[in-house]
Amino acid sequence: MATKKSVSSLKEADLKGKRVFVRVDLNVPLDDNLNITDDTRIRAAVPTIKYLRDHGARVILATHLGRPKGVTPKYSLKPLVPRLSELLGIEVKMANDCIGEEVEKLVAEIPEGGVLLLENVRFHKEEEKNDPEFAKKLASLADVYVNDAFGTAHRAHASTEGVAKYLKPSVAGFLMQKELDYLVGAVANPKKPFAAIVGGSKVSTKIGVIESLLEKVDILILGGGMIFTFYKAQGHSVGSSLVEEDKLDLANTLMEKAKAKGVFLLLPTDVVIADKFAADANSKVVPASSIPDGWLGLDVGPDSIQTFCEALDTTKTVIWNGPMGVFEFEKFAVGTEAIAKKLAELSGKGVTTIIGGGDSVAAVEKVGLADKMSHISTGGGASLELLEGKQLPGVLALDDA
Ligand SMILES: Nc1ncnc2c1ncn2[C@@H]1O[C@H](COP(=O)(O)OP(=O)(O)O)[C@@H](O)[C@H]1O
Ligand SMILES: O=C(OP(=O)(O)O)[C@H](O)COP(=O)(O)O
Repeated sequence: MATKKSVSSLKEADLKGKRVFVRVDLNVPLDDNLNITDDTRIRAAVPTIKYLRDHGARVILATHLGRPKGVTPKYSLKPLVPRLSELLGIEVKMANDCIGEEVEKLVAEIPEGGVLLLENVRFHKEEEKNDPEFAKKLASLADVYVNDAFGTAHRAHASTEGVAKYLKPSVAGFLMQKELDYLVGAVANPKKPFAAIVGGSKVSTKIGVIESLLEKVDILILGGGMIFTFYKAQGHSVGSSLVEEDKLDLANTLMEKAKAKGVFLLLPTDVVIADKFAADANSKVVPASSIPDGWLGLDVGPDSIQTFCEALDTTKTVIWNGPMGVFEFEKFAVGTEAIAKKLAELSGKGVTTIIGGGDSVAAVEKVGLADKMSHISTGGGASLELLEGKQLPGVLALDDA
């Protein structure tokens, strides 16, 4: 696995009284009323924060939430404060920005063991541009940099990569370390047959990753929103389903490549379609090749679930990223829940099951099967990039061990 072999750990840093800038990934799903629907990422961030508090550090937490373009109230981190405070057992303070005078003042007031949460770093466009001046401003807030945001380690942004250039020491948090140890370890030499299940809606991100997975896996199962790009590439009508027109050629190439490499590529043969994108939509099951105009595919059908489960029965390692359908709507959660149950059953039989991605993890949590899986990763894109053998910028930027 071509990622940095070992990064400097939190345990090596001098923390007493130090201001520690901790990049966490608290990009959790929120419902329309801004309630947290899955707090996995918040809970996963707790061990590092607790360790820092126990060692007398002054903790500054930074994260993004969603993909806001500028300051957007619905992406404020305010709804996260109560849960974070509850999990840490202290009152977490929050700043209205992540840089500037007011933030500097609040940082100066953090007591030893105290925690200050900065506002969404993506409210500044400089974050995603990895602007050096912005990174310097973030760095100037602290004495030590800890990156525990595994879920965002594949982004070379100011708070995940740039800041490490200006703030030393720069070390990995416990979550980052655990994810790297597990994912690199488990997939460098997977027990075979090795299957990947890829779904979800981030088509443009994932379709490229599939190409690399074809080099490693024996079985590749596709579901979720991305399948319609493949169907369209095959000349099927897809109604109003999600399609990325500029990825049609790539979809065809991938199907040919799978054939040439002897990878068993499974696309759903039937889909659950809806007359609108809503929980109360009318729905029916149709063959994947006959989606009528005006309808959109929102889940995989029963025949596909059966075929997928039979294929999974033959495996020894399975990695799953992205739900099979719009699982947030009960009617279209069947495929995702069936896969979750299958993987839980396989884990009990000694198969290594790795789940990655905010929404896939949320789906597994929803059916209460998270503790049955071998490893639940807090990063979807990040875990896939690791699988691809890519270097993660957020890891590369940290000090060597
Ligand atoms: N057929 C589909 N059409 C539209 N959206 C879909 C479809 N299937 C799944 N999704 C959506 O994909 C989203 C998750 O995608 P993604 O972010 O790529 O997954 P993850 O977070 O697990 O990596 C979910 O909100 C789900 O509703
Ligand atoms: O949710 C995330 O990614 P994931 O859905 O691939 O797990 C991370 O927080 C990164 O978010 P981004 O894909 O907006 O950079």
